[in-house]
Amino acid sequence: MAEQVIVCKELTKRFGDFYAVNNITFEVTKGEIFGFLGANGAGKTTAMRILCGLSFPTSGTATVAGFDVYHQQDQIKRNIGYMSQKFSLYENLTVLENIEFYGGVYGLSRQVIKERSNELIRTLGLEREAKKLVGELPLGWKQKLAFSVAIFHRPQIVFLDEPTGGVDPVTRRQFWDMIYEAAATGITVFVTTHYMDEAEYCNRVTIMVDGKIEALDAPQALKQRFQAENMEEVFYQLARSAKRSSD
Ligand SMILES: Nc1ncnc2c1ncn2[C@@H]1O[C@H](COP(=O)(O)OP(=O)(O)OP(=O)(O)O)[C@@H](O)[C@H]1O
Repeated sequence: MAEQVIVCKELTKRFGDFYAVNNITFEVTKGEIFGFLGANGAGKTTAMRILCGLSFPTSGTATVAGFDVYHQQDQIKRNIGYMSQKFSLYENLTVLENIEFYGGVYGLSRQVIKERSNELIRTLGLEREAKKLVGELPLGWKQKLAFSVAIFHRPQIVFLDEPTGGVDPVTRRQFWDMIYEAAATGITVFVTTHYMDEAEYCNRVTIMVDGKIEALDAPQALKQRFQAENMEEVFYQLARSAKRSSD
């Protein structure tokens, strides 16, 4: 049977009497690319913070890489990678320094850091930029580097929070090639995005509306069920009834 690396049952997060995440249940399989979609305010970030061991749920259960979100937050953090549009690399450190810094944070030995950083710089074709400040790189390159750094310690799962915001479709496509490569090595990818072309690239997609999961399936199956030509239409059909918005 396929190994489930995220198991979430009736997970709920309440702020006062407001249900930011309302009773969500799902499982993610090892090596899967799992898209986590929803309009602004749907509860994606809140749920993701719980799964990353950064916040406690109000009720329900969840395990990530086999560790419990209530009692094993430290173990969760050691077994995952995380990348967001907002927090990723240090702009005033060089490419190499960033890689070395994160390798150290994740407890890799100097020898391993050295070997893997040389390999990474070669794979990314960043030999000439290795000693440049990250702040000088184009956004698309920063994102690719941030992703590589997030999986540098070979985590079981990588969480990507709107990783490709602000770049063009071609650069996004290149970024997704890297996601596929990581997934092929067995890393599970949990990704939030606002781009519906990216939703099509996921193995399965869940769509949250006002704290609840309204749909969860492969993009093709969702398109069939909603008689939609693309994920944009599926998303629109589900999200148009949302009461929350991004105000
Ligand atoms: N600490 C908090 N206290 C009170 N309400 C909160 C808190 N954190 C989030 N919320 C509310 O919970 C809801 C869900 O927010 P969340 O950030 O999880 O949504 P999201 O789906 O990630 O949206 P976005 O795409 O805009 O990031 C929002 O209405 C938000 O205002």
